[in-house]
Amino acid sequence: MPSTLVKICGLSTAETLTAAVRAGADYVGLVHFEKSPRHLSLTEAARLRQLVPPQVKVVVLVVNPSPATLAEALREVRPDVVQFHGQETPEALARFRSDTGVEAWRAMGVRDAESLAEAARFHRAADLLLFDAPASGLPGGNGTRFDWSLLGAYKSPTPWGLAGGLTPANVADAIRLTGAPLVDTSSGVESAPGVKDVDKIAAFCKAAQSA
Ligand SMILES: O=C(O)c1ccccc1NCC(=O)[C@H](O)[C@H](O)COP(=O)(O)O
Repeated sequence: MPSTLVKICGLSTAETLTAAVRAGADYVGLVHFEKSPRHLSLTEAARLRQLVPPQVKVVVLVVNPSPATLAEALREVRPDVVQFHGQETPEALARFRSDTGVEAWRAMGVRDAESLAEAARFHRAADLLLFDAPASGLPGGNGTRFDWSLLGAYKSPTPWGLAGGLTPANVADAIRLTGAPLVDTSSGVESAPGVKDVDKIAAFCKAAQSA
């Protein structure tokens, strides 16, 4: 079975970004959302982007961005993926992909089995569905998990990933229970909101890669 892909999200310093790359992360996430403790201006995100080698993909996170912000993010940061965390519609995502050729991921808050049925609306519009806990304080990055057993028998024509409250201690169980092809963490590798911990990043990658 191929090993689970790993995304470390909400990186905001050169040291922690480099630690994620060194630990073998497949994706690194840069948050552009002013209310977040992990927010980066597009200039800061562009600077960090230059430290990422080609085998690691750069994901920029946005929440209901204006067309001008989205265009600027693509121009400045040149991400491989844009992860949408707001109320973006399937039509908007499909248009984004065909206009730009950049991958579009859609985060979906999972409350119950209905949430997975709702996600089906994005099957032809998104490159990947990221199942996360429902939004609480922030649209994402709250460190809370949902009932993973909802994904136990999940089959999807669209690639998908698991996020929400994943830590070095629980990620292996999460992978075993859900069969997630990709796992994503932010709060679980921090020492305080927005402060990434290089040892936790290494431990998370190791636990996910050996699950
Ligand atoms: O991290 C943020 O502050 C954030 C702000 C606005 C939208 C999304 C945000 N983060 C998303 C993620 O970091 C992850 O994709 C995911 O939600 C996992 O977060 P966590 O539960 O903290 O591991």
